[in-house]
Amino acid sequence: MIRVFPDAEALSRAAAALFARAARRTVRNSGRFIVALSGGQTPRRTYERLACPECRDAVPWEAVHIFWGDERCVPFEDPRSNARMAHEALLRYVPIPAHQIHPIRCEGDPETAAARYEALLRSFFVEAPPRFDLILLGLGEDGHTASLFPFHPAVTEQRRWVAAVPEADPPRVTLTLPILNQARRVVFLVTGARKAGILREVLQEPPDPLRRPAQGVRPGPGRVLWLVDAAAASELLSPR
Ligand SMILES: O=C(O)[C@H](O)[C@@H](O)[C@H](O)[C@H](O)COP(=O)(O)O
Repeated sequence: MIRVFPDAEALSRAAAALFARAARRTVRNSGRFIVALSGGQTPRRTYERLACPECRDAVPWEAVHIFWGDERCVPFEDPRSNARMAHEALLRYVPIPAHQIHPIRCEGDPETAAARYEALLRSFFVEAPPRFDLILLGLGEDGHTASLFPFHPAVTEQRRWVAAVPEADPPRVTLTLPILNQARRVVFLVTGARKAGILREVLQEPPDPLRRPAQGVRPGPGRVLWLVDAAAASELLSPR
């Protein structure tokens, strides 16, 4: 499912509204909403929209549990930190209990950090493998998503839920495809002309997850939604 928006602002508003609807519905049904946030810059505006004074009450924050799809192994104060970006754009403005925010702490060794985050997931989730209610993802120009990079062993990891990517600069920790594909719903947020080429490849070339890891995100029918702006969609071949 692909929805094209005129620009990034319209996309961010729709993404925030989708998050709020999903949160309300899920909390009504199960009493909590477990989400993994995307890093990178694209989701910032969506997070800011969720935090805006007239918007923040749309989400039952007291029942929301926040995880991340990946993290750069830098201190929280580092502008590259995904946890810092979410805190600045959203989390410091909403009444979510601090113990329900679970950043991936990996200032040191990514392998240790990956094992520690996996242990956290195992202690938090009743079912194995864990099923997030919603996972937000971005798309890199090389086809990566979360920190699953082309031709990296983490892409084909089937046993571990969290993997280390020590070769990245900075090193990273990422959820693996088996976990991403367990999610009840995955929403990709993609904006900008820079992503037009890779978006066409990911959506319209035959699946090759090792070459384009975003193509490995296939949780099942109707569970992946692509929110893209017109610039990113500009190379999509319209259905004949
Ligand atoms: O930690 C990260 O970098 C993200 O998880 C990564 O997968 C990101 O979503 C893409 O690289 C797109 O990044 P932009 O949104 O900044 O283009």
